[in-house]
Amino acid sequence: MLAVEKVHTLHIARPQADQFRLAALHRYHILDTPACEDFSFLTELATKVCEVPYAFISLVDADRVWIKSCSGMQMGELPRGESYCSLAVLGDAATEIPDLSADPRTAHMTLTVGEPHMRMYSSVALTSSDGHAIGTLCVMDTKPGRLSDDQRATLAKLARQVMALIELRSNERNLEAAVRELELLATTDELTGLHNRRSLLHRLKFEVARSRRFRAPLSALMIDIDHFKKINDEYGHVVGDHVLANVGRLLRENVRVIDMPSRYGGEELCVILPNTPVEGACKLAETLRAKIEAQLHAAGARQFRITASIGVGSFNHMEIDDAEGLLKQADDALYRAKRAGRNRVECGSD
Ligand SMILES: Nc1nc2c(ncn2[C@@H]2O[C@H](COP(=O)(O)OP(=O)(O)OP(=O)(O)O)[C@@H](O)[C@H]2O)c(=O)[nH]1
Repeated sequence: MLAVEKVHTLHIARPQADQFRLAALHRYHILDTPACEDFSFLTELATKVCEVPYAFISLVDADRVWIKSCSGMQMGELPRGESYCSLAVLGDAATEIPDLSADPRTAHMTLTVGEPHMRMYSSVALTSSDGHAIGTLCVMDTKPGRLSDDQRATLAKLARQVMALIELRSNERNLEAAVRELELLATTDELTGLHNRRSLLHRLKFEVARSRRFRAPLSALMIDIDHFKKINDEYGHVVGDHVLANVGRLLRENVRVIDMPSRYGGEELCVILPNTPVEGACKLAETLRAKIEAQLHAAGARQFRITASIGVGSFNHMEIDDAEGLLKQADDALYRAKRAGRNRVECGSD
């Protein structure tokens, strides 16, 4: 039996379960997505199979009906109270209204009284995997009438295809998000939020090649917190971890977007500085050293400061070597800074 014969209310009642239906719809993240040929193909097919001028893929949101695809006219969305599909998602899986102007629920609606004066409406619900009607695949005509049994059965099959496509798009989106999340996890050091060593070495190779190609200088800072062992011994490892996280944040906030601050290992941090000559790198190193020295850390109620030693490695494009060469230069300079008394910057090769 068709839903129209069972519904007697004039107004569109919102069932109690509408919130669950809306939650199911929103989980697909399909509302307001761009037009797409795959969906247009299915509405075109629906008009041909049902021999009517109009077909729509309608998704019934809280206060509007958003049209994913339509054939026969251009339409973006309708107020929920002006859409036949709002009625359809409340009824049976299939809804048919043979004369919209004779049905008290639809006779007053804009598409019935105004252009194009719709008369026949037939739809199949788009049902989510958890059983909620999130919208419809519907066909309409300006002449009253009914679909044949065959047409109705084919429309139901097409509706299943529409739903399969919605599921596919949603799965693709979820997969892309999961890949992005995994990429972030694989390249980020959890404690400091900086790039990890693997990510640093990967980028460094690329930057070395780019410096060669574009004849640009390239620098790296190797930063090591002074007497970090003492901090761990005196305040405990948790405080030590907080110190590392604080310094990581300081680096992220004080370098350019194209620079790459990373955790090289343990309490040793590294910043790659593309297109930066030795003078600029030493200046930045001195700024960072001073900021690290000024930064306050907490161990319970106590506050304390730390210092760091920084080694600067730098190539201009004439002498560019390889990634290891740049890091070794920075590491050697760091060693000299430590030997010279710590809390200082040493630049370039000996
Ligand atoms: N809390 C904490 N400590 C770490 C971490 N990684 C390395 N360390 C500690 O950092 C300390 C490094 O000690 P050392 O290599 O002797 O260097 P240092 O004490 O900083 O002395 P200098 O570098 O010579 O100034 C060790 O005690 C490590 O256990 C970490 O992720 N968290």
